[in-house]
Amino acid sequence: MFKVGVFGAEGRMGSEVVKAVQGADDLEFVGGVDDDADRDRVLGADVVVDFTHPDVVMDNLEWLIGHGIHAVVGTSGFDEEKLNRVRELLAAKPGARVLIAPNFGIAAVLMMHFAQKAAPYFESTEIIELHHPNKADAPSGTAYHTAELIAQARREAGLGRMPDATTAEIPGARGADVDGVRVHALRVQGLIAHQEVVFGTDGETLKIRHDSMNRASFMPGVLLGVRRVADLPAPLTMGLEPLLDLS
Ligand SMILES: NC(=O)C1=CN([C@@H]2O[C@H](COP(=O)(O)OP(=O)(O)OC[C@H]3O[C@@H](n4cnc5c(N)ncnc54)[C@H](OP(=O)(O)O)[C@@H]3O)[C@@H](O)[C@H]2O)C=CC1
Ligand SMILES: O=C(O)C1=N[C@H](C(=O)O)C[C@H](O)C1
Repeated sequence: MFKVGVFGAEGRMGSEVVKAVQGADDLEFVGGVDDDADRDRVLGADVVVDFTHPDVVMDNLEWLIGHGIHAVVGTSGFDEEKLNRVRELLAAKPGARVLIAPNFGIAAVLMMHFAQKAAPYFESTEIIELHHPNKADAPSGTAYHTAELIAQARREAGLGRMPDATTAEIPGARGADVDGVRVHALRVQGLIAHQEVVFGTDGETLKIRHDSMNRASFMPGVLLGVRRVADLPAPLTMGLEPLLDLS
């Protein structure tokens, strides 16, 4: 029986995680935290799931790693600098494991995987991410990660810059530049989490679209992470891909 705690337990995602853990026969819910003053509630947990805020997640991770508690992290906002800090913290605590996944939706992971595979075949690729207006950050962690995967695939294929003759624009009109890939962020009431990757070359386009219809859809991926994190070979694992049989 794995003992599981939740950081951000009363939030949109954290409350779903609490329900999912409580509903799983092989997991025991040990406590939820929504304020760093209450972290002791999860002492004794094997794994803590963090869905909090980009501004607090690093502090949470420092505390968890320091206490030797494995972490499954869905909170967004990880760039290379933050990941390097997590690596440093883990190096000082052998045996601790951290899994950070920009998106726990299995279909979203497939969308990113297919986008990476398609990228070398197209001159142009842009990303449109669409979310609810209460989201704290832009662009989404999923869009940021997808852009990095596409940029890497383009570099490996020897592709250069994408064609773009824009010389005059209202700032922001062409979206954010993430590693050479344009990312456009929409915040629209009624939406949950959606992303479209648009590819184009002469005479052909391809669109890969993913839609999260509810937050329960993330739970199979979260529970997979909770069950597997302790046995992961590396101290830090990025993305759910290594836990799935993708090639
Ligand atoms: N990887 C994935 O698949 C997904 C990732 N996300 C990401 O998860 C994060 C949370 O999203 P969402 O659930 O919508 O956000 P919410 O704002 O609904 O929830 C965040 C929760 O964290 C709490 N919190 C704030 N500070 C701390 C702290 N120091 N320690 C513990 N809890 C704290 C908040 O409490 P209070 O309100 O009192 O401040 C709140 O209950 C975002 O970064 C989002 O992008 C979202 C969906 C899927
Ligand atoms: O805040 C959200 O809602 C989501 N955040 C994650 C992200 O930033 O990519 C995952 C999903 O898009 C939902």
